[in-house]
Amino acid sequence: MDPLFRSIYEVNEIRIGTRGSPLALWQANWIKSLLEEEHPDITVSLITIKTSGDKIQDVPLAKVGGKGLFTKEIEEGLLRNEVDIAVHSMKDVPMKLPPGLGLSVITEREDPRDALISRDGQKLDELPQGAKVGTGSFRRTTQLLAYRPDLQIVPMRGNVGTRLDKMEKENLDGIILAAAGLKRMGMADRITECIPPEIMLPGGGQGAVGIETRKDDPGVMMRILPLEHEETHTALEAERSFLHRLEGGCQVPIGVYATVDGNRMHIRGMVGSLDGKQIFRTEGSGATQDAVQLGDQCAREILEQGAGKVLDEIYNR
Ligand SMILES: NCc1[nH]cc(CCC(=O)O)c1CC(=O)O
Repeated sequence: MDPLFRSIYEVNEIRIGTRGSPLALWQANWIKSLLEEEHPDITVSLITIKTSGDKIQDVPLAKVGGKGLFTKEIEEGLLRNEVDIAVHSMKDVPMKLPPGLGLSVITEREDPRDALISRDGQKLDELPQGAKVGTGSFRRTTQLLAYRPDLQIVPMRGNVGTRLDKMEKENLDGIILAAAGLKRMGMADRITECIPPEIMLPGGGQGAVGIETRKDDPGVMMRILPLEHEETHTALEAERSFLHRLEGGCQVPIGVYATVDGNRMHIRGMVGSLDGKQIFRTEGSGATQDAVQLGDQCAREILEQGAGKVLDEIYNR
């Protein structure tokens, strides 16, 4: 049977493509249970796919090029019809998708903030002078140093468990992780402080899970549609539009966070130098129907301030 252009009634099995990390599996299983609840008559299974981001573990992501590292192989599985949907952390999804694929559904956002886990329970303001904080993210480094120039940033990668181990072994005072991942994995009690967006703007899409499908597969799209969360989708349209203009993924010192209130929305953006000494900020409000234009307009505005020069220096290192 030709799998393409199936109707909803022809889709009785959904194969979910996912990474094998504990958080990715949690998210894929969460989508699986939501789909089973919506459609008790269909079979949903998980297919674990190793991405380049999972294979390259010890190199800082910024050095190997962040774009699509956690999504490429899963997208190839979609295009080869080996899986029916791909479940992603939206923060890791590049701005440009391969032809034939689309982000059909964005689910409701978890806490978008970054969280500090400190060894001795001290909040960001209470960490001792010169404290060592672990993070592999340029965005977090920039904003930490802009707020606390005395901190020593220690590069790190790996999943949540690995990072907690490193905090102990390398005697760090704290580490920064996405609150969403910790909350989803039942580790909210490890969070010392959720850092407010005024101090640390999250990465675009942080805390949201998205479902990518083949554009020629309307039957699958109809099956997953009940999982769509319109407000989150609108916020992410603006955030992704901001990043698209700045050509930024997860691995550059760019923060962006949009919120929706009825048919109005608000967006805040940040671009910084790696040492945190130069920081550019922008914000704007508009109608939700203009989400894409709003994100783009804020990006143009921040470029006019001079953010482009800082980004060029980082891209051309
Ligand atoms: N780049 C890794 C990544 N991608 C998504 C999350 C967390 C969950 C989320 O943002 O939805 C993480 C880990 C982290 O930032 O701590």
